[in-house]
Amino acid sequence: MTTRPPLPFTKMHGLGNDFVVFDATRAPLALSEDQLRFVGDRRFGIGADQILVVERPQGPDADFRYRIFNGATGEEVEHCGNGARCFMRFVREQGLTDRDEVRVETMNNRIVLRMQADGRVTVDMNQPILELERVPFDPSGLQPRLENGAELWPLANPAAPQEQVEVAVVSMGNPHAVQRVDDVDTAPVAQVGPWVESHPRFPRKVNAGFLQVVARDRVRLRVFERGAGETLACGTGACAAVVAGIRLGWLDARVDVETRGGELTIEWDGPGSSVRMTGPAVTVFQGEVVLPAASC
Ligand SMILES: N[C@@H](CCC[C@H](N)C(=O)O)C(=O)O
Repeated sequence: MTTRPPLPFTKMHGLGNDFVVFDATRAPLALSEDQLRFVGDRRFGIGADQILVVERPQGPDADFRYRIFNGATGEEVEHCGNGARCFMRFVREQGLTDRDEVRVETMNNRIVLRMQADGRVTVDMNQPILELERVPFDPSGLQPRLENGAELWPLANPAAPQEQVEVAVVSMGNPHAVQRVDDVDTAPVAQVGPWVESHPRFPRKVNAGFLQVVARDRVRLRVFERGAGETLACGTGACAAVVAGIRLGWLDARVDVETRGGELTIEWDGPGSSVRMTGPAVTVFQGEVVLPAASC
């Protein structure tokens, strides 16, 4: 029988959106989807909404590369806002850098992270992507309703077409569909989230956001995440919701976002500018895990 060596990991969270983080800067780490799902499993594994793998960069203009996998499915995804802040705390606590500003390659972009004096992390999340084919979203045959010149798209539940919602469509590198609700506490997140997530008009699925506007500078948000279900907070979801709310004329350029796990600040000066996200990142514990053998 072969014994596999234990693998060190760090458990972290950003507003209760939790992560297992592996350091692959010293030795390469290739985990199978089964192994990633095991790590993400809250009963049979460690438990995490997402798994983050920190690597050396591939190109010259970055300090690191980081990869993100949804814990429930093991699928690799493009972006994770809360994960980015945890990544910043991780590389500093592990002694991988002492810089206050770090440039990071993600699957489809490059982001810049800054450690603030108060311990929070600000992430330059790049410009939102609003071209529908790049989200990707298929609007063929649909008639959007315009508010403040921005589109709200009707979306019907394929299994019960009389059930309809209206969504703003935004990509932060990963896809988001944001709907406005009167009260996030009573919003049908568990019922509507799953069919929006898998709606055929989103060929790569979508994160489903439920946005309550409290004031022009304050919102409440819940997100049913693609490949994870509802999480206590979603950083890219917060960015997408604020971008949507600004475009639709509901919000100002700086907005505090209340999630079930805590608060984030999102800033966006409009088309052509980057979205900035500021919030906490927490290390919970460190440990070692023996992974099940990768199936061939
Ligand atoms: N929790 C994240 C988003 C993680 C990825 C998402 N589930 C997806 O599939 O796009 C965040 O804080 O942004």
